[in-house]
Amino acid sequence: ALEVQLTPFNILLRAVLCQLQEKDQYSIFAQPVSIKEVADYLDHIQNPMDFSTMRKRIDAHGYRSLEEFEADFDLIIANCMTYNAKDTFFYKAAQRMQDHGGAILRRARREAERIG
Ligand SMILES: CC(=O)c1c[nH]c2ccccc12
Repeated sequence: ALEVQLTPFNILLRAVLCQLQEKDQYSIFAQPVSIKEVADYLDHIQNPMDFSTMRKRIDAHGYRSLEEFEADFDLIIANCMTYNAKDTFFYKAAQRMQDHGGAILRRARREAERIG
């Protein structure tokens, strides 16, 4: 069933995820990297992560803190910078996402403190 209990914290995480995905204009981080398309991906990346996986964990109340949420966001960035060479479109997109995400998450931390 689609009932997702909307706690203030849950609403905050969904809003932050939306803000982060707005900065992913080519939806590079929206879905898991396709193992069909990228056969050697799991040889290099032990813990794949993407925004759709984070969304499922939010809806399952799987984040107990903003720090846990941030750890998955950082994983998305780190995986991309590990698998892709520095001069690639993907690596550069991860750098920009890291910059944008930093500002978005700083604001979210203050909001999380406010709602307690
Ligand atoms: C986020 C990421 O690394 C990728 C997202 N789509 C891809 C396609 C081929 C190789 C890497 C990727």
